[in-house]
Amino acid sequence: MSFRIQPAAPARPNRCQLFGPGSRPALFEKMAASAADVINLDLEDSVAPADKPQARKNIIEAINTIDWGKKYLSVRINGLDTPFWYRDVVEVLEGAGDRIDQIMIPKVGCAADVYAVDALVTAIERNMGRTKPISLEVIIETAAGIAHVEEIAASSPRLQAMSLGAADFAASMGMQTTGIGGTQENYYMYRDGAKYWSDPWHWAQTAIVAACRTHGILPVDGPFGDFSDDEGFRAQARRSATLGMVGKWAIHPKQVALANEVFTPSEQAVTEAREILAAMEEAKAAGQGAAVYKGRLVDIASMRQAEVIVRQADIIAAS
Ligand SMILES: CC(C)(COP(=O)(O)OP(=O)(O)OC[C@H]1O[C@@H](n2cnc3c(N)ncnc32)[C@H](O)[C@@H]1OP(=O)(O)O)[C@@H](O)C(=O)NCCC(=O)NCCSC(=O)C[C@H](O)C(=O)O
Ligand SMILES: [Mg+2]
Repeated sequence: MSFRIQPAAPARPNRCQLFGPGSRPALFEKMAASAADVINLDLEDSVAPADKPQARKNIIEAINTIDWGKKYLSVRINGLDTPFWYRDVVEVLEGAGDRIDQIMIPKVGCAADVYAVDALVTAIERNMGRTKPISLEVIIETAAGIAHVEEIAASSPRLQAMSLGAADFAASMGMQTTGIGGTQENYYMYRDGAKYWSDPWHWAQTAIVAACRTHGILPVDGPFGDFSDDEGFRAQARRSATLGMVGKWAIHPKQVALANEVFTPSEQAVTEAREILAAMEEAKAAGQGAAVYKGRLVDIASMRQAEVIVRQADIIAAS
């Protein structure tokens, strides 16, 4: 037990991050009209190298002209191993005015990667006289990223969120699959003639959640590639939510409602959580540290569990 109090993650809804390529401006109005909490305008892997300069222009124009409502507006830059990233940061931040909220950095491998972007962002902010600080989100999607996940989570006060990028992660780890998230056909236990599928993403997700929770950052599950498979998406998202992640990417608009459904605590869960808190207040008033709720033990730790659900519901209700 540490004497340090675990910092709270930013109090903003992050149930769904909808992605769209910067090279497909026809999608931007539709993204703005969606029910996603976060919009990720992409300059990285969904944009061909020759299209990057035009994609930057498209994104700047869209940020300045479209009504994004209350959406958290993020731009994914190119990785630090490319010649594109610094122009992404400079052009977008100098051109996009105050409406942009966040820069997302892909393929982060160590704390110094975040430091480099932070330094550039800071210089631009000062030069522009910008008063609203830009936040950062990183994607953990390489072997180095997961190996250094804790130092990355601690790397910058600008850091608000961290996502798992299943596709690049699988590639970097040398995983024998082309599936993006979800059940992998060959990852199973075998007993008495039956296969039992397991979850190859589980350990990376828990490492990300632990690093994020230690440093007050939002842990987010990344893409689920098969957008025809609603139940597969739901199953992946429910596992992520159960592990402590707050949301998931949508790479197609039909995934937005699914993510919102899973990462919004159900009415029943919120009612139960409030009842547990009430039962414990009664117990405390009677000088007891434990109580029975619906035939099961609840104690002070149950209050903390219940508070997680109530806080999530309150953040969503306030948004
Ligand atoms: C996946 C897509 C290429 C599919 O596009 P499309 O063929 O146009 O889809 P549909 O015809 O089914 O579209 C139906 C309607 O929805 C609109 N649409 C499509 N995509 C979006 C979107 N992203 N946001 C809003 N609206 C969208 C279409 O215009 C249709 O509208 P209408 O005609 O009015 O009915 C495409 O969805 C797409 O490009 N998705 C995003 C891809 C992307 O950004 N990828 C990067 C993130 S994932 C990644 O990088 C991997 C990660 O880093 C890792 O390593 O794991
Ligand atoms: Mg990736």
